[in-house]
Amino acid sequence: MEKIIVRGGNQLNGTVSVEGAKNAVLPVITASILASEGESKITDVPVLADVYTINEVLRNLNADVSFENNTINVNASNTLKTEAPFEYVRKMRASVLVLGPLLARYGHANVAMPGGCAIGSRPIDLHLKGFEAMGASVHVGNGFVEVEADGRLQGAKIYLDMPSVGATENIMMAATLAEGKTILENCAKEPEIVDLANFLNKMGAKIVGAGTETIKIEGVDKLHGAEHAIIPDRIEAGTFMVAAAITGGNVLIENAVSEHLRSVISKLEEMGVTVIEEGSGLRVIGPDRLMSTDIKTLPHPGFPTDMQSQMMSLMLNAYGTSVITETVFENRFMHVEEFRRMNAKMKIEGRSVIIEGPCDLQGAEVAATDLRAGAALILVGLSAEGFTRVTELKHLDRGYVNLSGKLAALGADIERVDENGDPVNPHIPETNRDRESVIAELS
Ligand SMILES: CC(=O)N[C@H]1[C@@H](OP(=O)(O)OP(=O)(O)OC[C@H]2O[C@@H](n3ccc(=O)[nH]c3=O)[C@H](O)[C@@H]2O)O[C@H](CO)[C@@H](O)[C@@H]1O
Ligand SMILES: C=C(OP(=O)(O)O)C(=O)O
Repeated sequence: MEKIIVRGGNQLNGTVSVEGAKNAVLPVITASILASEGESKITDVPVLADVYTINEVLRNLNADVSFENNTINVNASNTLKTEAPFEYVRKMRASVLVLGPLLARYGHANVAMPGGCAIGSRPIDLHLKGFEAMGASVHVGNGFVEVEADGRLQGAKIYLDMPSVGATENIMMAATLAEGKTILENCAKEPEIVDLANFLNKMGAKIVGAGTETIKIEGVDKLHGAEHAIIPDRIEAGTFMVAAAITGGNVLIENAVSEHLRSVISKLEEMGVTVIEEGSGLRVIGPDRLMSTDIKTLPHPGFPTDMQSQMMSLMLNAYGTSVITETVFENRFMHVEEFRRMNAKMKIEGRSVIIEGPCDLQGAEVAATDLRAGAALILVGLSAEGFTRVTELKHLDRGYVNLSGKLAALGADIERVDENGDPVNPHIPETNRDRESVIAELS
């Protein structure tokens, strides 16, 4: 099993480039199977374990998928199967995003229930309620959810009880091929929703309002393949912003979109960090002394839950008491125990964590409990005394391309090694390194 070894103390300086967004590319790939004719070309695709997984899901459904040079081509004009087995959904919850496209195109989908994960229970009831409102019947049993429509889905007025990202995406995709108009209210406003709507519109869909509370979708008879470049990953950008800040460094983060990062920038500035728009990115300069602050995670444009653990790393280094309140997922504090192994002083009270900083952080052997926790532990390692060894990198590889290599290029003392202690190539996720597609990509 591989691990990342970090020795804290180095200041980060230089330029780093952000990849395409994981949370945008996954729904865009699933949307491509709505096209009954033509091929889709998706560019700026990050080389992540989750991307390989979703590609496998599509191939298993009988779509033709190739992945080379950060570009995915999908041809879904074959007749597709309508079942996605547990082995994929278990690896990655976003596999449930094939439900909407398959239901819309074939009137049927049968997908393994995703179940919970390390950050919470994560039900899909809102996705299913939306499909039901469009005339589908839903059957849950034997670990699968089966949705079926008698003929075409019908446009409907749907109010989401909470602005779920996945439910907004699944229902929006289903509505593109429904008969009539769908009005989706209280929907998620994340930049990734806008990216998906832009791709769907290029495929021939008629969607307006993505990025606002109400999305209107006029159903069309069919969709075709389209070309689309994925937006930059705001969470990867935010992670590098914290890396610069935590080391008192000066880093230009290319492709970071300030509009997508308002809440993160605002909190960093409160902590004394300087953030400057420069060219097509953001320059982040860490202060001599970080100040404490409070954060509450919320749906976009509120503070993103996917940046919560990384900000916690920064707060451990800040002077004063900081409070983080997690309102999106009920159990996203698994990393706290690992931070404590590094001498972090913090306590959990209900849905909040109280941090007394600055802590005298010390390197230790720690395990990533989810993907952002993996990044956060590396960030703490950058500011701790001595060596930190981070294991369970399968989580990290779901969402970060070569994080250790990129940090090393900025001056961090960090390397990724195999079980013998030999350095490994971190450009490709560990679980995908021996795949034929990867070998082709490297040759
Ligand atoms: C692949 C992807 O894009 N993942 C992101 C997506 O996950 P995901 O789409 O799963 O997140 P949601 O926005 O759906 O979940 C937010 C909250 O709503 C609840 N909920 C959701 C659906 C539902 O039917 N019923 C229900 O109760 C969830 O349990 C959670 O408490 O948005 C999350 C919130 O920004 C991010 O952390 C994830 O990185
Ligand atoms: C929670 C995350 O992703 P997912 O929804 O794919 O588990 C994340 O990206 O931090």
